[in-house]
Amino acid sequence: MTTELSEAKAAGREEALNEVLNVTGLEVHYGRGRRRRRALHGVSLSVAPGETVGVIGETGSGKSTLARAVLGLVRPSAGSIVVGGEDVSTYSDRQWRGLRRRGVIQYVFQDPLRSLDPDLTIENSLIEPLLVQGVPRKEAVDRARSFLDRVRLSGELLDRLPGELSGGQRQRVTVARALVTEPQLIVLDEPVSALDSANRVQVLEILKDLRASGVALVFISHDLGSVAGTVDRIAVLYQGELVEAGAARDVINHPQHIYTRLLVSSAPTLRTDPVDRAEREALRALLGA
Ligand SMILES: Nc1ncnc2c1ncn2[C@@H]1O[C@H](COP(=O)(O)OP(=O)(O)OP(=O)(O)O)[C@@H](O)[C@H]1O
Repeated sequence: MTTELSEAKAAGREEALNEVLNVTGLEVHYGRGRRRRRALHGVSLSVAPGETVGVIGETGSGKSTLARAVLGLVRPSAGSIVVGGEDVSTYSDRQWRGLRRRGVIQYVFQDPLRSLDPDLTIENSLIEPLLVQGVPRKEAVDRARSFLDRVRLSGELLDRLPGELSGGQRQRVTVARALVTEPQLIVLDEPVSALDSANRVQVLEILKDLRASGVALVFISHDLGSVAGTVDRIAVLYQGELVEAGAARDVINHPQHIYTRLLVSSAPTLRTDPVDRAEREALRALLGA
């Protein structure tokens, strides 16, 4: 390798280590032998500290696979993943558990009942990740209260079980739980899709507030409209490949890929001009969809 090339590689690596998340050339396959199917191909994505990135794509485009790979829940077949400056590409299950325990990266899934233990009170759910880290109980409870406040919930809910909260309250608890360890990055996979519109607006407002707190967010959604006002950058996944990425304003106002143009034209709240059905049909025809 020439000195120049190795210097360039070293500089790229240095940059990757300063990012909260750096995914390069990610490939993920499911199944074996004849059943082996590719879910992600050559996906590269980086997230800077405090940045909010929306990953948009239709059903089956590979959004959850990307989230699972970044959280160590599915193993890539090629490519690299750097989380909080650590190259985790070849981490064992044990190393991943250690990383998660340290709370560097947290997650919020679509269904809060999947993330919260139904038998633990909200207080115990919120303090559990802190107790694991050795934080004294009294301090953990104080922190739990303050994070509940951050998601605009009353401390009175601490004694309740998840089943005794509304869906919107439960999702806000999972956001508070993701925040208590003060992670560098939170991956949110369709965090508002299961909520009614009033709760959706509230959770989106809370996510917007988080931008000011310095935590980086990867906000995964099939709905460009709900992500658009909340993120700095947008990345578009189509059939397992990242087809477009850029500043949210640029992607919405000047979409380059046909699929992105279709997404924008299908989100009437983002359009300043009247939505043209014929245009959408022409774009679908171009995509072969
Ligand atoms: N455990 C699995 N085994 C085999 N194939 C899978 C598995 N999980 C996902 N897939 C396939 O991988 C592809 C990407 O799926 P993925 O769940 O990442 O998509 P998605 O964009 O999150 O979709 P949705 O919005 O419906 O959740 C799909 O073709 C899906 O059928």
